[in-house]
Amino acid sequence: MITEPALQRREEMLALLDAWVACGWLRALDRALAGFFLELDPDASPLLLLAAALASHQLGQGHVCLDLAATLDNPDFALSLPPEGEAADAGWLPSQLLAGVSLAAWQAALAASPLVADAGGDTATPLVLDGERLYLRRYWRYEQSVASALAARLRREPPLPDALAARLDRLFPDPLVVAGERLTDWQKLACALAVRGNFALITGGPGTGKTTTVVRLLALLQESAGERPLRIRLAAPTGKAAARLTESIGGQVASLPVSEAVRAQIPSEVTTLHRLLGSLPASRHFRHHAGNPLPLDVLVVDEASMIDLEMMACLLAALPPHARLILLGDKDQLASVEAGALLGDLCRDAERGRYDPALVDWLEQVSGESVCDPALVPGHADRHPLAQRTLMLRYSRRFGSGSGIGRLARAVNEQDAATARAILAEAGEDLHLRRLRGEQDSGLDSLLRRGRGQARGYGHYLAVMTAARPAADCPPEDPAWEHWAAQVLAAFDEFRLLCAVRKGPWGVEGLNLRIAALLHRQGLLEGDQGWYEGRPVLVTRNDYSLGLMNGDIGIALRLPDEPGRPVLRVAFPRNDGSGGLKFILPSRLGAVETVFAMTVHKSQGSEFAHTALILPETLNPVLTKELLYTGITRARHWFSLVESRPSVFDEAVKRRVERRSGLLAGLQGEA
Ligand SMILES: Nc1ncnc2c1ncn2[C@@H]1O[C@H](COP(=O)(O)OP(=O)(O)OP(=O)(O)O)[C@@H](O)[C@H]1O
Repeated sequence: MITEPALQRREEMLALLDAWVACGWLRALDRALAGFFLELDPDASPLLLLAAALASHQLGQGHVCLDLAATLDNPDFALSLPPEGEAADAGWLPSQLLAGVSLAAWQAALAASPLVADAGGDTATPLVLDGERLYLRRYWRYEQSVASALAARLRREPPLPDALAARLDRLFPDPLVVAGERLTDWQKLACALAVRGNFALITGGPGTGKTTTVVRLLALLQESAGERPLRIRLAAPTGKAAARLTESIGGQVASLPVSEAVRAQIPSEVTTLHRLLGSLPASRHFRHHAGNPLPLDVLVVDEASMIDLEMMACLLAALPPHARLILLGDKDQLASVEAGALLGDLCRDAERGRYDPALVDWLEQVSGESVCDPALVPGHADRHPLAQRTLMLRYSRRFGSGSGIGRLARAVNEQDAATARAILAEAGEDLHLRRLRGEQDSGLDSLLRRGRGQARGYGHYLAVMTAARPAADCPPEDPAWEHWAAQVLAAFDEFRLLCAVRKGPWGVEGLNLRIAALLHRQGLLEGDQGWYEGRPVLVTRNDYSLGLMNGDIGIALRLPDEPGRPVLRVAFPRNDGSGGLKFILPSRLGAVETVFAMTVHKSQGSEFAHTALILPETLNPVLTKELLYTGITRARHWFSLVESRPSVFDEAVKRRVERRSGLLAGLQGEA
């Protein structure tokens, strides 16, 4: 029985939504949408207004739809409300509000509105109710188009290269032997699996050889291409990720055991997806689309966990049907900040394989490897078509069995809080646990400035800035200035503090103020307000006129201008594979924020020699094992966990992101 006034009267519901906006639980945009829908349908049920606002709010949380059943099961968690542990008084929490509402009642209230159609119904309604999932129509359309484009791609089987087994043996000459034990070489299997179709998904944790595998796969494809070389393009969702891949691919191509002619036809330049598709200023549309497809035969996209649903829909639409698409990524990382946890959805079966026995036979025959792992379960090509094109790499060369970071990441990923805690307690060279005694604990300041042992803190890049600065009379056009700026940027990437949240003393905003003030107080920075030399900034919105992308990081440095006077400019990597920099006047930068500390979300696609992750005092919905795993695996050599209250880490390990989408239901046989 519904007794809550907000569920009985529309005005009360809008007032409640207003209260949620006032305390930051909903975006004004979500509330405005409910108001707009009430104008369109003055008889709309309060439950529809609530669902519309929450569906919009879910987009902001990365979910493409509102899952009604999951929301009713655990409303506050499902909706990430209240955010970041804020317990402001906003009247009713969703859990209180929805306590007496059944799934059937909610579905009936939605279905009764002319604003809602079911999946096969009226194509003009702004909302789509697909079973238990409510979508804003645009996102439903994206999901449908991704599902049907992938299904079509999964059905295509290009001809196999001749002498495949011999080619594979040449590219993978050495059996994988670790500590005297012969292990399955999943890289070789991935290569074999990927040549079979026009779509392949290769997932694996850090250092499992995704790049190595794809470079050998490209060599194999190019070698067997015949007269006309394949047009291959490489892309990544962000400039930073593209720059990283450019770096690692270059070296790998050089050492390929193939002819010089084949090597020359494998690109090492990696572009961003936006640049590949051709962004159009102030528009969601791209220059390349179904009517103007991309001129390529093979597309590799790295860091695929960062691709959101809308981008994937655009990408698939612009890809010519004959082209091969190969996605690489780590399925266990946090999904894109935008709506759509695509890679996680698509890799649902990656761990278990679900390979058809006929595929297993073929793979074993062609590769000489045995497809075996305790996690594997058999599958069926018709029921699990996506699984037949998905492969998980299972052996990390970066984080071997002795690596504390690797063991911690694995325990977190397996949601084994007790083991994770034991690994942290052992600590060791690469792992460090720092428990804070209150907000002002000076141990934190010391970690942030000096780091620990060989692991750097922020003092390092500032020391490089001072020590490596060219002489004051060095002419402005001298390359020494750019070289210096590149050194400072590289030194800055030696250390990063990652936060789970934005607000509060352990959030990005508070910590950035604290760190700037600390470094200023200690004489390492000339200021801590506005623009000052050494200020690191993060671009928060794409700026095509400046060639800057959301996520780019620069540092303000004093450089000489034409008459030789020092002027503050912000040095950014060009992120175009050239290794060059660009220098921009601070006054031209609109959407930037200081970035000593950054959120784990924003750190995706980056790695730092020393990474410190600081957790807040209270648990909140963003704290999940995916967030911890992503934070830990940003560390190349050293990882420090900073705890303000111990139980938060353990609780977060036990929670996982619940992905809300119907993508798999849309892929034939994958429901
Ligand atoms: N089959 C192999 N033989 C020898 N070395 C390898 C092999 N596979 C990977 N490596 C080495 O292991 C390291 C990690 O490999 P790679 O960069 O391909 O992994 P990745 O999964 O792409 O890593 P990341 O997650 O950092 O992007 C590299 O130094 C690479 O040279």
